[in-house]
Amino acid sequence: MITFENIHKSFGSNHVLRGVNLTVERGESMVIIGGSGTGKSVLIKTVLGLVEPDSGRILVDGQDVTQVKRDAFLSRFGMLFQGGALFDSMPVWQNVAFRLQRGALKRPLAEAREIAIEKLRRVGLAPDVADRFPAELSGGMQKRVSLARAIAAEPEIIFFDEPTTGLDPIMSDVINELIREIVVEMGVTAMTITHDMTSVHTIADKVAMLHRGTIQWSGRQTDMAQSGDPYVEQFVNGRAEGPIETLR
Ligand SMILES: Nc1ncnc2c1ncn2[C@@H]1O[C@H](COP(=O)(O)OP(=O)(O)OP(=O)(O)O)[C@@H](O)[C@H]1O
Repeated sequence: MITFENIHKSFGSNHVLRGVNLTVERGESMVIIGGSGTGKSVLIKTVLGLVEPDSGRILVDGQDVTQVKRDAFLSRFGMLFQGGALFDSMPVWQNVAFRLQRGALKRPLAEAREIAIEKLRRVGLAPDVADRFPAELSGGMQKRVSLARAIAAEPEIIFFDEPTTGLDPIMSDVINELIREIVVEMGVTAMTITHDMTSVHTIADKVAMLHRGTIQWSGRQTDMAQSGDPYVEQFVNGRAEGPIETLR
């Protein structure tokens, strides 16, 4: 379980998070929606210790994230970064097995490669992809590789940061379905950031909308259409008119 307790974060005069309170239950898939620049990525980074909140607490299974042993703590997480973030100089299998080749999760080389090939298969990629380089693959294949990397070390918690950005609608759907299958199959706790409403519908058990630095609305995905919240309605329907200010 991940609990955010009254998280505040400013960058200079930019007060991004203004008292975020949110709980993500164990085994639950939580999707965070909200306009560009509302602090969705910053929120996820606070859990991993990549951004330090100015005030408030984050608990993972009741443990304050500032009090943990970093290496062991981080080994519990998988992460699919925005844009994939694969290392171009490494063959695909080494990208997938990146965390199995160093630190707390280090495995013998042959075993790391075997796990990488198994995870590539899980995301629908044939073993021959293992020895190719990321630049030789299509955007959809690169996303699959990033997904294989996120699950390679059998994490308990996975963060997906805009998993469908840059993909066509059909490939987006394939990736969304794959994420949902994997989340259910592995029983992981998942937090996903997205602008893509089809991702919300496929991936989310629960949805939280971040607006002006706080959680504007949160609830079951199935209740979102009847939220009665004008901000959620505007976002869901993609309307320019409504309470959310847009730059035109
Ligand atoms: N390290 C940093 N230093 C200064 N400002 C930052 C830093 N990280 C984030 N910000 C600012 O915090 C705000 C929120 O950024 P964040 O990336 O979390 O937005 P987001 O909601 O994920 O947006 P998007 O959907 O566009 O990715 C932005 O105004 C951004 O410029």
